Amino acid sequence: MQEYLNLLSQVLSSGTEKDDRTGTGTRSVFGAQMRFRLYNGFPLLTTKKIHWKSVVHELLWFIKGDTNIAYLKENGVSIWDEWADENGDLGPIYGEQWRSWPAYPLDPMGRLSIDQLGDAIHTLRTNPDSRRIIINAWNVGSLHEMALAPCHCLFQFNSRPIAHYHRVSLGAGLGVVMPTGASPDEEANILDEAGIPRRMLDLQLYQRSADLFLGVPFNIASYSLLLLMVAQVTGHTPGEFVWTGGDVHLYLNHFEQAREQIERLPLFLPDLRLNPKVREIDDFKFEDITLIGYDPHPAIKAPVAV
Ligand SMILES: Nc1nc(=O)c2c([nH]1)NC[C@@H]1CN(c3ccc(C(=O)N[C@@H](CCC(=O)O)C(=O)O)cc3)CN21
Ligand SMILES: O=c1ccn([C@H]2C[C@H](O)[C@@H](COP(=O)(O)O)O2)c(=O)[nH]1
Repeated sequence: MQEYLNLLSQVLSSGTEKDDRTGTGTRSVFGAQMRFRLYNGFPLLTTKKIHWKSVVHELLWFIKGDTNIAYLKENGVSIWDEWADENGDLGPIYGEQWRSWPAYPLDPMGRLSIDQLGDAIHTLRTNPDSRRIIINAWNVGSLHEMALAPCHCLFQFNSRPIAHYHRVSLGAGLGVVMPTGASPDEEANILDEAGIPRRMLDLQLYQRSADLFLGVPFNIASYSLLLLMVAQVTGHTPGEFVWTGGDVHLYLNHFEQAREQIERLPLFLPDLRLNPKVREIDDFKFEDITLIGYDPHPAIKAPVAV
């Protein structure tokens, strides 16, 4: 996670000060990228403690297509409270766009809405070389109904073959058959005769606006977890998560916290285990996701800009 600390330093030392919607003020750079190889450990920040339960429940909530904070509250997650209306609604944010993007007037297949995540998984199983495996939350016609315009607004999956010798070592090392929800025909495309994945899965996110101290550590963990989950249900080995940021900023009232963090030494990354029995993205439950060996530096408090 040294890359994250480098980006914190870069924004502090060479960012431009600018005003923002919240009235807090930021120092910001435009355009940045970080890459995380998921086979080197799960990229959950170790230089401050991240509230992991919030990351997992928020992602499961997106996957459910839910946009009301009731589920989050039942599970002790408060990160969306400030933006919800009196009924707990946030408007058609991430969950709704991922799972039921409205298809008007009528889609050629007769659908009223499009399950982008379901379609992405189907394409990864049936046509993994596709360069069109994109999930977009930036629904221009619906932005005005959303409590907050999507920050992590578009992501793309990339599936690539694994070199033969690499596959052999994976097979020797793991000796497992990747579970997938695919049909036997589809499975033959995905797994070799020994049941070893033929391919590796990458995910790149475009985040148009990035609260580097509070939001980004959550966003990295959340999309890395999503990549592992989709890899499992499509029979891929997890590859790289690529984070790309637009306006990457530190709020003026996060400088002290950022400096404190930069002085800390990164520790060993934790491991993440998914219950291998889960074969469909909708079947993951909180208990199926286990973080192992997370032993970070203490949390650092910071006010959230609303
Ligand atoms: N300014 C801003 N930054 C964000 O990161 C952000 C928004 N607004 N609005 C919508 C969502 C909500 N997200 C949030 C909101 C709050 C925290 C936060 O306060 N985190 C604390 C405590 C987390 C907890 O206890 O669950 C932290 O120390 O990480 C993190 C992400 C990410 N998003
Ligand atoms: O997942 C998220 C959600 C939000 N943010 C941050 C980025 C900005 O600081 C604010 C959004 O304000 P805008 O004026 O709409 O850009 O929330 C994040 O980093 N990650």
